[in-house]
Amino acid sequence: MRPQLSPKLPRMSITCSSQAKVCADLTMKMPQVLAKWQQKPKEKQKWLVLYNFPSPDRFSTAKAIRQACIEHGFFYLVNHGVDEELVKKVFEQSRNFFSLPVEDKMKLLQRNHRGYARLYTIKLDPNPSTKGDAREAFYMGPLADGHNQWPSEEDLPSWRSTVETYYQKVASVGTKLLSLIALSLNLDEDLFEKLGALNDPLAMMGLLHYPGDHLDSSNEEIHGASAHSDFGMITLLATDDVPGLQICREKSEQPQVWEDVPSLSGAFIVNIGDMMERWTNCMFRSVLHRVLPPEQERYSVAFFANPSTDCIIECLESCCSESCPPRFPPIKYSDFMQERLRLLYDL
Ligand SMILES: O=C(O)CCC(=O)C(=O)O
Ligand SMILES: [Fe+2]
Repeated sequence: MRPQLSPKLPRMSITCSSQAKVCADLTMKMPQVLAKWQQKPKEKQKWLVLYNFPSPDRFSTAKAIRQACIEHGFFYLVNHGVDEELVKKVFEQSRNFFSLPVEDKMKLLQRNHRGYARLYTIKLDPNPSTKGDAREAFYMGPLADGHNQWPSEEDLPSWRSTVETYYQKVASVGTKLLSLIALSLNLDEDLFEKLGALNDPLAMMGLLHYPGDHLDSSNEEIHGASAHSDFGMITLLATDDVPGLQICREKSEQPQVWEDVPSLSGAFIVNIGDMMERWTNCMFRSVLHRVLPPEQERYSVAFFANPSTDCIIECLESCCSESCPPRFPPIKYSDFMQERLRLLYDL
């Protein structure tokens, strides 16, 4: 039997104020970033910018995260501790990789979902009417499991070490964030360790390149990344400030309304994935998002903090009650993941 991917029950209504606010007491910590942010039109400031991370006041940070995850499923993380230089180097290395002759990239063609994915060969939207996504990608996973593929040191010196260091640093930010998410659910900070999600996590990272110059000869709708939700716990995304990312808060509403997610220099854009949505019984939202085909070339790096493959995802006790029963049956992450991966490549 196929795993059940979407809830059968109607969407639970969530009581919360409709507008998340940018944290009010914007201290001196990130003056330039925040000053720039405040120049944006008011409607673009409604997301949470988590600037005090990690913070001595974990409970107020957790409260802010809770509100953002309920209302938007997306927030920005600044002061995340991943060195700006390292982020710059990863983007440089990403550009170096995608600039290689296609024959060289093809030597690293995906095996086991690791390595190079050519333009149009993945489609994030399982809807049969959409075309493959206009982006190329390089995917890697856990550093020690032996499945990753790497360009040669000769072709791209220091490539592997830069990308691996970045993976490790972002993974550790993700783990810290998960303990705050656990707190935000009124549960123990080590909740996700206790649930086995972090025993052997299948965290994946994608270096993504949207060429920006593809020609649409057919009249088909083409996306850089077609509409999808991420299937893990949380995603930490770094972008190069070229716009294109959009979210749709209500996937079932027609016509769908898409809002831009403006870039915030130096910040990770964090979003909730399907596993977190299931754990929280849809209280935290795994929001539909997409990337428009950019007019100009665009690079991003997405870190998908996924649980261990044998982790069973089951509604958390603080997220259900007699009047609000679990909306999904328990599911093993590997079963869920296999089905979603099958749909990604089913062109
Ligand atoms: O490139 C981006 O901005 C978003 C990518 C994304 O959503 C994904 O790969 O899951
Ligand atoms: Fe995504």
